Amino acid sequence: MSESSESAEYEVPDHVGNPLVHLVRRYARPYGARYLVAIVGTALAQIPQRVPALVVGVALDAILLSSTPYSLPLVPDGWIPTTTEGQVTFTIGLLAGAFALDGALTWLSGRVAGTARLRTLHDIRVDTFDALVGREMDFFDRHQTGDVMSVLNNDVSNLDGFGNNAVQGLRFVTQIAVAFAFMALLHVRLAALLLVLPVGLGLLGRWYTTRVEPVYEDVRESVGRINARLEDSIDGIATVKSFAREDRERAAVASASREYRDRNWSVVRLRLLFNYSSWSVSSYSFVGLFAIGAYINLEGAPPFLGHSLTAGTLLTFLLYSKSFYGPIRQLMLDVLDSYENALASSKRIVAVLETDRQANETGDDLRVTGGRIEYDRVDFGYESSDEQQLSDVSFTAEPGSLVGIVGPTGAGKSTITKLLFRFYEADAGRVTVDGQDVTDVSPRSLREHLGYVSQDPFLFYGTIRENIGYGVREGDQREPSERASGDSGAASDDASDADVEHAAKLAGAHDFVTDLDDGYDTQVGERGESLSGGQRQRIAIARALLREPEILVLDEATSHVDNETERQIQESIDALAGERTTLAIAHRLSTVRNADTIVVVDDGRVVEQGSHEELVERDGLYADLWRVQVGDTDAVSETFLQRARAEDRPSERIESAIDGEASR
Ligand SMILES: Nc1ncnc2c1ncn2[C@@H]1O[C@H](COP(=O)(O)OP(=O)(O)OP(=O)(O)O)[C@@H](O)[C@H]1O
Repeated sequence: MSESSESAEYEVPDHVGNPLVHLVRRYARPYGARYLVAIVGTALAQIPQRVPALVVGVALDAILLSSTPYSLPLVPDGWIPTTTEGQVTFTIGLLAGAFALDGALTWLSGRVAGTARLRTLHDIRVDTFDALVGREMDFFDRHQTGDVMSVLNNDVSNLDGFGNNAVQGLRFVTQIAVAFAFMALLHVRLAALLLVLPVGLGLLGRWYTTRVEPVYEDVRESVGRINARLEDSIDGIATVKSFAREDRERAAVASASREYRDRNWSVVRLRLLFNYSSWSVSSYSFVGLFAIGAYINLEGAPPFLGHSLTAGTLLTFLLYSKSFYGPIRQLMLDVLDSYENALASSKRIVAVLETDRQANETGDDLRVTGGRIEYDRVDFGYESSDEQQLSDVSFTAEPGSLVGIVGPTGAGKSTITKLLFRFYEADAGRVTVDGQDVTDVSPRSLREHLGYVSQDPFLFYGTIRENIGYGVREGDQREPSERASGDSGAASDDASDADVEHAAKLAGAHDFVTDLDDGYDTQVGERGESLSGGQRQRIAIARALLREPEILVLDEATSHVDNETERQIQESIDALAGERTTLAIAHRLSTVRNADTIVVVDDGRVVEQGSHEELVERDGLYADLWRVQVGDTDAVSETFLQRARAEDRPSERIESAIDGEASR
């Protein structure tokens, strides 16, 4: 995958504007009431939080220094006791009451904000997954799994981090506002003088964010790359080990990790610089405030600062300044930092959410009457490839017939079947099922009628029963009540045990499954590694048969099985073929020898078609392929041999044909 295609893929559409705001609007709105309670609760909690510093200052002046009468802003003097004991009790009551109220409001808003945040993220994660699986196959051709996974994991987690910090940020903003209001009540001019500092810190913060934003985007990109790298190495672990290339993988992971480290280091350096400068501003301003306050207290205020300052008020100012500068710095550092990080992540999430996805539901429902498949002058080229993979492909599979598709490696056989599933759409020509163009029907209804077994079948982590049951059509799923009282405790969520076993028998899987200790409840590894290739293939065939598709596509479904199993599967397929149209891609020509029609594909074109006998008689490419497979290498044509010589790695049999030709 090229760098440019990767970044282009995560581009935010123009109409979106700020992607983070877009996500908040779309996903936080349903929980608006909760967020409102959280915001109001957090804001209100700041009032009792600021009370202790104010009360302590007043009590210091009035009770301990006896320098001024006990008087609190906004509290009528009539409420304040006149005796010293009464004032001490009043002070204790105010402090305890303020802490209790603060605790209750903070707990309430934290709880409400927490549930709202988690629900919002859950919705984003599920929708992003939904959008990802709905993407065209092209998207998955261009992206590595690890990179795609990092959108779901890291990017959504970054939003979570920001959600957390946003609540903190709100707390900081109200904390600063309330501290200011209280300071203004005590000494408005000194409070105004202190405003210079948040403005300075704000400018510093702005500088920081403009610097750090592009670096965060780089970091996000390298997270995607490192995930893709790790996924690749672990996924291909058997290949890594069999080639003893652990060192190469280590080097590749180390290189991706180094890139991540270096880019992250740029963030750390910027953070440190900002942290240190903002810390200096706030710390030295604390010293400055003490100096100014002490001067006013001792010498009296200069005219521009208005009235003087008591020791208690200076103490209150110093305590507030701590709850004032600290949050400003943290607001700039943590909140803006996580904002920048979340902004970079939200770009990728929104790009996934907002770009066109294949609409599974739109289009007519496919109505299968017999299962006649027709390819009519189909041209096709993959988006990521400069070449055309199929040219003028035409053939017909009559209802209930078995059509074999054969041809050299890379000829375009699998590509032909992918167009039937509408994984990709033809550039020209039509693929129809019972006269309906596959591009006119909804992909979901199309695929409901198709069964597919790939060359390398994927088994999901779970039991054999679950893996076979996965094939059930959506409308045929058992009712939840049936599942709860399921015939066996480990029954598949999707299909009845009887259906699973029936499909397994048809696929020739039942015998080996019942020989396993846990039978149908045997767990298969993440990629079904605990089973042999042939066993996996038979489970995949059972899965495809379970949905009783009207059309079955077998992409070299018998490539991993031994002759005896192939014969068994062959019998099932032959038996089933009368009921359903089957397209079978085969390298082993014996598999499709009995097919009604064999379509021979070469370099993206249909070069021959007919029955086995007709094609052998015709003495073209199929006849040569057949001769090579049955070991009749002497009879292989000169054209075929010339072509095989030009290939990089002809098969052993073709080599022997070439050798035979040399000695002739
Ligand atoms: N997703 C893709 N993107 C780009 N090119 C592709 C893609 N899939 C296949 N191709 C190319 O299309 C051509 C046909 O591939 P296809 O898999 O259809 O061949 P095949 O006949 O099924 O081969 P084989 O017998 O080896 O499975 C090949 O040149 C292949 O490299």
